[in-house]
Amino acid sequence: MKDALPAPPGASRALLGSLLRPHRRRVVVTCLVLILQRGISQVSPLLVAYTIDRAVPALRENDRGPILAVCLGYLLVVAGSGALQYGYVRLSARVGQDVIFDLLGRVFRHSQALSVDFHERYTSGRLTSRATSDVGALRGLLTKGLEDIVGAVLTTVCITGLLLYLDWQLGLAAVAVGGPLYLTVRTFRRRATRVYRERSSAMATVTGKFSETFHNIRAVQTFRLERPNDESFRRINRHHADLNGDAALEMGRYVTSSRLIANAGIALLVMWGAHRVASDSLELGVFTAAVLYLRRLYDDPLKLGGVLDAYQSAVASLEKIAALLAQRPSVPEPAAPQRLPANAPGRRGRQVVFENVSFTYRTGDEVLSPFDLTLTAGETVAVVGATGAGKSTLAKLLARFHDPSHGRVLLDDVDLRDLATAELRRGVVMVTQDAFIFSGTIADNIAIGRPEADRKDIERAARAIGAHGFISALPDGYDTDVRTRGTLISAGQRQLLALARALLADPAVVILDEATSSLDIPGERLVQRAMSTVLKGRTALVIAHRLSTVRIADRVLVLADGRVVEDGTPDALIDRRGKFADLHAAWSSPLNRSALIRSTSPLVTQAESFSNRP
Ligand SMILES: Nc1ncnc2c1ncn2[C@@H]1O[C@H](COP(=O)(O)OP(=O)(O)OP(=O)(O)O)[C@@H](O)[C@H]1O
Repeated sequence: MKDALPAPPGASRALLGSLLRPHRRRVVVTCLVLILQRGISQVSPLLVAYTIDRAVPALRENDRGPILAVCLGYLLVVAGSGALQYGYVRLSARVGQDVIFDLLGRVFRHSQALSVDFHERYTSGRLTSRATSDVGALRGLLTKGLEDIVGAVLTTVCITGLLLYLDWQLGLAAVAVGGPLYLTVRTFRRRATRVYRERSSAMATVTGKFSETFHNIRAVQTFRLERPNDESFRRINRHHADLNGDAALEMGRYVTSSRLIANAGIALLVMWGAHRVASDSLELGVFTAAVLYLRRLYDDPLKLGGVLDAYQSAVASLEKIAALLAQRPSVPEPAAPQRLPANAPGRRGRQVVFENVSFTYRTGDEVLSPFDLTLTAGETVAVVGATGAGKSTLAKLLARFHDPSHGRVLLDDVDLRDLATAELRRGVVMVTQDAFIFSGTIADNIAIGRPEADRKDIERAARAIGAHGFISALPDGYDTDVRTRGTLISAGQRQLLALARALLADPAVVILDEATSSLDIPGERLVQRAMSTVLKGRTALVIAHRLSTVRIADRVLVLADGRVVEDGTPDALIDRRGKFADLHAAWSSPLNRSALIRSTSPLVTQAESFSNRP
């Protein structure tokens, strides 16, 4: 699976800049400490040269001064370089830590703010991969990689300068060997970028497969998907392993060729230097120091290859994170939000109008053809229709998870696009099939509906919904941590909690995507009663999957192929003998079912599943 998000040009550089900018002072200090540390640690070969060319001859003259100066100098170099190294590690760790903290926070906040439309395309596994392996690659670069890269550049500049100072001919020859070495590093970088980018995408696919499988482990085991899953994971894993192999091969080629160039260069320079020492045109000490410097000079670019591994991974990761952060919500916050008019006393619901609305998903055909629809304040409207008819899409437009492709959705005459998200979410609450339970206590889970609610409000909502009984029976009542009991809360109880949450939120409009999973009869009755409590007086759009739900609706809409084909009270629609009448007949009489199953009505599948419910 390719990471398809496009990144605007320069996005990763801009992201890195924005991450480092708040810490620029500390970044500058850290760089200065690194420069000093690298500078000081280059002094020791000079001390060796001084020892050979000055201190040893002085000792022969019984002059101990120069050798004592060398010892003192050496101690100072060791102590200074050690202290600076410690300072650098501390400083860079702090900056790295703060940058990663900032980046992770941004990824989380940004992803949360992106519209449902984005999350329907971009799986949670891919998001997890951004937050774990990609942020991890960046952490690796910030903690160790930058030191090696910046250090290598500093060392190269510093040593080349010193070699030119000690003996300009040797210095120039050293630079000449650096040319082919530089070309090797460049070639490696270019090829490695491609391999590392592919490897990073392959890793994201591995993470995605893990997340998808274990998120849906019940379905995997129910449908015995273990074997096909093993098979597809083996392919994904193989691809990732192959790319790892390619990356190692690139690295191997690089290390071999660069070492060959460096060592051949050193050998030539040593031979030439030795001839010059023999002919007295180069001092022995200077020659020794030059050889020591040459080793260091070529060692760092060689190490750089290893660091480039981390660097390439980090660049590929940064690109992906930048592309994610460059995504904009497809349902943007209005620039000048409008307020909803104050509700008349005693009126709980609000009028909803779909005005010439049509809708097409980014990639597909028209899912909802142009239609007008008005839900009067306080009305409960049940939506039925065959699978894929567009019921959930209609609900998502009302919750403003998507904006219509054409037309407007109005809440008490205010276009949903003009409502601030906070006001929209206060006014319109969607209770989904999954009845999500978040980590925290039962009370926390209900309070999500209105975070400022106190315990009394929470209990009142739970009692009204009929959830108080089962909650009180839990070991810690409302303070029971659902994470520890998570799966022990039944499907019906989860739905009751979700309804209590919605009741506490007290919205004007409720959208209910009724769970399709069957409950036992007492469970279903409890949920039905709870639903009636939540819907009472509010404007409600209910995607109905049960006969009992349609019975409590004031009006029924029948959707077929993205069109409202029937609209009226349940009784009026039964009299009309259309699709709803067929559906109702199938619900009511098991004998009619077999006749209906033979018919071609797309609603029959749904009727079939309804009539099978307890
Ligand atoms: N995010 C999406 N991107 C592209 N197409 C989508 C998306 N969501 C739904 N669709 C398509 O839109 C059509 C209507 O889907 P929708 O979920 O609204 O139907 P539904 O009536 O709610 O079905 P069900 O009863 O099965 O939930 C379907 O053809 C579906 O494939």
